[in-house]
Amino acid sequence: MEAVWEFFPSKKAFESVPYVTKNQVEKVAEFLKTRSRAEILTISTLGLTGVIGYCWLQNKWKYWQRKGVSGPKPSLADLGNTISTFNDLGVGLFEKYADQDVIGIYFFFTQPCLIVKDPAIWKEVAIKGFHNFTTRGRSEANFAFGKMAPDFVTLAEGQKWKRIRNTIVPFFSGARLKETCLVLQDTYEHYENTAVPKSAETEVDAKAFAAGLTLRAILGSGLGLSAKENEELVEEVYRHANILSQTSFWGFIKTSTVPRWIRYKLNMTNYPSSTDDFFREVIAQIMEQKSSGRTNLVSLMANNIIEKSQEYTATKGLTKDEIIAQTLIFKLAGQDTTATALSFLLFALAKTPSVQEEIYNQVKSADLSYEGLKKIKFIDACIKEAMRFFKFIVLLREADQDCEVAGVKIEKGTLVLFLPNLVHRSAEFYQDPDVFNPHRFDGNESNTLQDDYWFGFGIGPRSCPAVRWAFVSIKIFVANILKTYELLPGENTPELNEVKVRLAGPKIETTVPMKIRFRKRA
Ligand code: HEM
Repeated sequence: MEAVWEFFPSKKAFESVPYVTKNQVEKVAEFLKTRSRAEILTISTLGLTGVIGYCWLQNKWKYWQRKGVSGPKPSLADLGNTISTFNDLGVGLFEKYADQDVIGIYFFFTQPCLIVKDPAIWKEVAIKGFHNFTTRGRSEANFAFGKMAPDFVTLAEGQKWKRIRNTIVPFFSGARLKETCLVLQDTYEHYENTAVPKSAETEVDAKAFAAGLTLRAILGSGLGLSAKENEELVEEVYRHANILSQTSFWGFIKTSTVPRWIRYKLNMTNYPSSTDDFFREVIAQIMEQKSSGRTNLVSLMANNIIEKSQEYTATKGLTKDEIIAQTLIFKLAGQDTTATALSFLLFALAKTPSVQEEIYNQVKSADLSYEGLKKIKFIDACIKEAMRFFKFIVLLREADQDCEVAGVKIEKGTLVLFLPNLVHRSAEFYQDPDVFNPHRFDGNESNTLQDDYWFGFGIGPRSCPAVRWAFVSIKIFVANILKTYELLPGENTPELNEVKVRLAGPKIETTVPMKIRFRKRA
């Protein structure tokens, strides 16, 4: 029994630890009595490490308190404040800290993150202050995807980021989009045949419908794969592409806690290696074909291949690994976002017949080519309004050096977060913010990256490079659907204001399904 107390200053001191009862002390003593010296040493070391870790964590979690910035209490279960903040995209925080300009939270356990509310401050950070905030963050969470993550344009930095971005941006230019429209039109026609129910009574989940359509659109315009021509391959790509977004929470935690160099050395990914192999092979085959066939992002990139040794010196072009990475980014950054925006719009249209009729009147005898669609500005306004009304955008930057944001001095490595939903649904910036009214964007329909109070695609040098592709594809799909069908709500379709968004891993989900029906026009 005495050996037990060698490791504590005194039995009395142990008993005086708050919440420890005498009975518990006796139990611990009894347990330790039966252990060897080596075992007791191990247990004590673990205990001591736990205490030091606890003190370290508590000190880290005092960062905002030391700066006089209030915020919610972090916890291990919440990964700091990560899960609770992203679950409702800050809605709860905005209510609780309504009278504050900034809120201090901890991202991915301990990384300090300052939430700013003022859109003007966000502009300062993302545009004028770009030299201080060149990335969206360098936390391990960003790199959990696998060893190709540093090649993603979304995560690349400095000269390498500029080169990748400069190389892919022309793909989203007007000239390219003209050709892309043909691919998108084909994609829609094929999808309509298989996915639109024959009966007007059948209810369809708007998100599932939009997800299938946008995935095929991305495969068509990104990889040049057409379901019409090669259904089997497209189905296989479709299956693997879905696997990419099915990261489990624990899989993600596991990968982000193993040191990065070990993961990358062993080529550990948070999706199956068979999917990794599959994409490498398919993309390599498409690269071989280069410019033959339909215009697509992979062949455009394949015409600009550079050697690995030029990675940090070239101003244009991509290495083979970077091409594979950008192809996956097209799916990862583009599919769920486009599907979400499209599904919100389809749902909103099913609930607002007057807006639907207005679009129908403009598309019923219109030319739906790239040029023709350009003239139908009302659909742009509807897309903007759907993206304003339903909140799902998160904008993040990491400080490259010590600086000041909203009067708060922050250190290098601190994150700054802006949740546009606060502005998008605020009466301060939008009249009747809870009403779905696309006409509020009349005359300002095409202003997507420089609007003062609309942030659907971000702003500044890191804003979405594919905004025009997203608009054109949603426009083509909506125009085609409404030309042929009337959209109707289902029996239990919720009201517009009842639909809330939550982030489920990399996927955007709604709290209630948005059921819609398609009735063929006479
Ligand atoms: C409606 C559909 C889409 C929405 C709402 C959307 C939204 C966004 C947002 C909010 C950002 C962050 C901007 C910022 O941090 O300031 C972003 C970045 C990005 N998006 Fe999109 N996006 C969409 C479609 C696409 C598509 C189809 C692609 C295909 C390539 C894409 C590729 C990217 C990339 C690569 C970035 C990072 C750019 C960089 O870091 O330089 N997005 N997007």
